[in-house]
Amino acid sequence: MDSLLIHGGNPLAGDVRISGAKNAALPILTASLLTAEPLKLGNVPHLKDISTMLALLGHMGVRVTLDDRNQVTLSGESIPHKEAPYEMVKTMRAAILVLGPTLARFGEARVSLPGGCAIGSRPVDLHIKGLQAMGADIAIEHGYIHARCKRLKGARIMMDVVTVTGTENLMMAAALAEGTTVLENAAREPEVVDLARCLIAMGAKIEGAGSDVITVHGVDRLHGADYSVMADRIETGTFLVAAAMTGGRVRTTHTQPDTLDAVIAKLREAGARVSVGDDWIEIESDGKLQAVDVRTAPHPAFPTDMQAQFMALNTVAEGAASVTETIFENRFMHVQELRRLGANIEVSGHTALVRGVPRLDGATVMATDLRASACLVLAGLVAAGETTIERIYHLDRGYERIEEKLTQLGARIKRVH
Ligand SMILES: CC(=O)N[C@H]1[C@@H](OP(=O)(O)OP(=O)(O)OC[C@H]2O[C@@H](n3ccc(=O)[nH]c3=O)[C@H](O)[C@@H]2O)O[C@H](CO)[C@@H](O)[C@@H]1O
Ligand SMILES: C=C(OP(=O)(O)O)C(=O)O
Repeated sequence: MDSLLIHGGNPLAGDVRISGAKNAALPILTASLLTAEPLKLGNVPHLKDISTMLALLGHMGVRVTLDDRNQVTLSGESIPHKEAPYEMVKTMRAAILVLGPTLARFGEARVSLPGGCAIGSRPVDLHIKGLQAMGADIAIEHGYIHARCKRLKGARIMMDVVTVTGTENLMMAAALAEGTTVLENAAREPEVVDLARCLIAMGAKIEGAGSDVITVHGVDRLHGADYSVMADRIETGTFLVAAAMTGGRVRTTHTQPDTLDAVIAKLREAGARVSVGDDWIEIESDGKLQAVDVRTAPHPAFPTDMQAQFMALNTVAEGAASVTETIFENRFMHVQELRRLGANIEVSGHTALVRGVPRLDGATVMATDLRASACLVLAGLVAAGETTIERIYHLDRGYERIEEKLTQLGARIKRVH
């Protein structure tokens, strides 16, 4: 198993090119199941989750080709296996996203129930209830969701919790349903908007994506399209925090600043200077930061996928701050690892009180999930001496060539096999 070895203390400086967004690319890849025509996608990041999704789509029957311009073409002319097996779902929960499109186009789909994971129990009841409201007959058998229908029918669906992949699954299903579907309390995340844009390019009739009411007028068929995936706002935010903590000056390029308002506001509150252009964000810091309170909530509020990184920032900032996680019940797995580096953190329920310490000291720590891994990398970049991060396969699910990008910015980091 690979580990990362980091020698802390170098300020980061330079430009870093941000990759396509994992959480936009994953649903957009599954949109290929909605049409018999080729879907051509650009800016798809090279990540473990993306190869798992391509393997799943390939297993179902989608033909996947990669051209010399790094464009992925998916052709879902025939889909002989309308099933997402447990072996694939267990390594990547986003596999649930094949349910809506497969059912809507073929009238049948079988998807393994995702289990609990490190950050919480993560049920999919709202995906199931929404499809049932559209007329699907759903049985849970032998750990699988088995869904059948004649043709899905438009419905008014009120989701009592804001769910990102739930909104995406139902939006894709509704695109091929008969009649109009209204999704209320829909997720407003930029990745939902990106998926809607791709579906619209494929001929779907969708209004309101980006607001909490999405209206989908179903069509009989969708066609192929050429689409470029949005930039990864969480990767962008992670590099901005890295620059702020190490006292550097970094410009993230090929990114979308308007998707990062809450994160930029918190970085400014912490004392970093942030300037923004059309597709870049530059940050400059002397490394002397103020601790900032953070409370996660659905977009446009502060994203849960940046919580661990700001926890790392607070560990070395001046003063004390609270970090409250409201989305996932168990997303503080990084706390005990940060403590191993000398952080002062007390957890009470969903809130962690972080008191800044003058310095962290390198140690061996273990990555437990994707963003917890990113937070340990950030801590390692400022810790005195050497930090070894074990089980970094979590990091490879969501960060493209992270050690290469950090090395280019001046970090001392290497992967050990
Ligand atoms: C691939 C992808 O895009 N992953 C993102 C997506 O995950 P994902 O879409 O899985 O997360 P959700 O938005 O669904 O989860 C939000 C909350 O809703 C609850 N819930 C969800 C579905 C459901 O049927 N019932 C239910 O109760 C969850 O337990 C959680 O408490 O959004 C999360 C919240 O921004 C991010 O952290 C993940 O990075
Ligand atoms: C939790 C995340 O991803 P997933 O929903 O794919 O587990 C994430 O991207 O931080």
